Amino acid sequence: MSVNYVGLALVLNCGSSSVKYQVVDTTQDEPLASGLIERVTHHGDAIRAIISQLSEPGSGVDLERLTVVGHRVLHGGEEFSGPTVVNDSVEKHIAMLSPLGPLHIPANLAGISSARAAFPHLPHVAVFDTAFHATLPEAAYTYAIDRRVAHEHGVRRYGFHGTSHSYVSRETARLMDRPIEDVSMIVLHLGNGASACAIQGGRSVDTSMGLTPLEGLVMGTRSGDIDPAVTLHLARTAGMTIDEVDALLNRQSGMLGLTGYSDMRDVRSAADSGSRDAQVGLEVYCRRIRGYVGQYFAQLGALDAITFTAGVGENDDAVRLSSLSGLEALGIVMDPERNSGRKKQATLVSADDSAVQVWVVPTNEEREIALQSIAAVS
Ligand SMILES: Nc1ncnc2c1ncn2[C@@H]1O[C@H](COP(=O)(O)OP(=O)(O)O)[C@@H](O)[C@H]1O
Ligand SMILES: CC(=O)OP(=O)(O)O
Ligand SMILES: [Mg+2]
Repeated sequence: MSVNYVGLALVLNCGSSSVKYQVVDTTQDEPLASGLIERVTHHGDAIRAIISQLSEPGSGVDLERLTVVGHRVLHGGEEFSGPTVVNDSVEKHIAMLSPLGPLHIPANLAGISSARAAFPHLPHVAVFDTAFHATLPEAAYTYAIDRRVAHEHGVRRYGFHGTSHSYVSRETARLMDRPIEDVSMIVLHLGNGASACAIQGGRSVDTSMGLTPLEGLVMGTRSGDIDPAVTLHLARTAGMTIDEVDALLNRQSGMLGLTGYSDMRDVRSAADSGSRDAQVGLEVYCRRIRGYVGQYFAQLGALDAITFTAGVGENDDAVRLSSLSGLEALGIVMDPERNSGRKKQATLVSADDSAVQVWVVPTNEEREIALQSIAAVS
């Protein structure tokens, strides 16, 4: 996406319990305003609070100058594969995708409708987490289940965190001073949710999240990959309902289930104080990442870069080091000194003799949503 478009965007990232926002002027590197409202119960209230904050004199923002409102939307299904200007019919289509994102989509929609009510004269653009993965080859998005059932119910891999993978991959190529068309890389987005993405020439060719953001890496509260028969076993032998299994895998698993903590800072300090559960939890977490790196290296056939991003990827040096340990035979050699510490800025963390460059690049989903929203209405 070109950054040549000029405009002023309010970006809303409405999660299940939080609203993140930024006001982005594309001519400036830093947002004019940004913030996070946590423990949100009514998204309408949160958005009205944000607007009244931004309306205060001295907020640094002139709301009259806004050109667009950009919204993060979790799932675009097969319907939406690019940034989409919202109207009533688009809202309805997004609502129909709610079963694929019961935590995220109702929140996304509440944000869209309150913001449309507050700014009825502005265009609103939905930017989908799934859109960047519209380029997945058929063999990468197809699950090996009965074709008719899959087709009838839209069962396929979609992939998520697309705005992050898109932004971070472009930044990595720029930092390497190479045209993105020539670069093969793996982006590891390790936040609360976590996903890996194999990117060839700027296009997503494989990713670890699937029909929903449950598959793949170990996350804060989500299991990632398990034998699908675990769900059947729990239903049949433990008598758990579908909703109970859903809550178990989405909210009570991952690092929380393994260690009692979903936040990596807490897991880390528990491990440092000798908790065996926390130590094993970290091994499970890093081993899964290492496995995806090997798998995507094999699928790509060549690898120029690996990039860590998001809360854990940017801040936890031990996770970075341990995830890529033992991969020297693949040409992946970390430099422990470069890697050490939290990274607020893009940093090369591999050794000079590493065939594969390893980077930490802070993600900026809100800026990417702003750029895509402005481009969509320009
Ligand atoms: N200093 C740190 N060390 C280790 N992990 C951290 C640190 N700071 C943040 N994190 C991790 O980052 C996670 C949040 O990542 P983030 O990308 O903000 O996620 P999300 O956007 O999904 O809320 C937290 O749950 C925490 O585990
Ligand atoms: C898609 C997804 O998992 O999003 P988040 O990391 O914000 O939970
Ligand atoms: Mg996130």
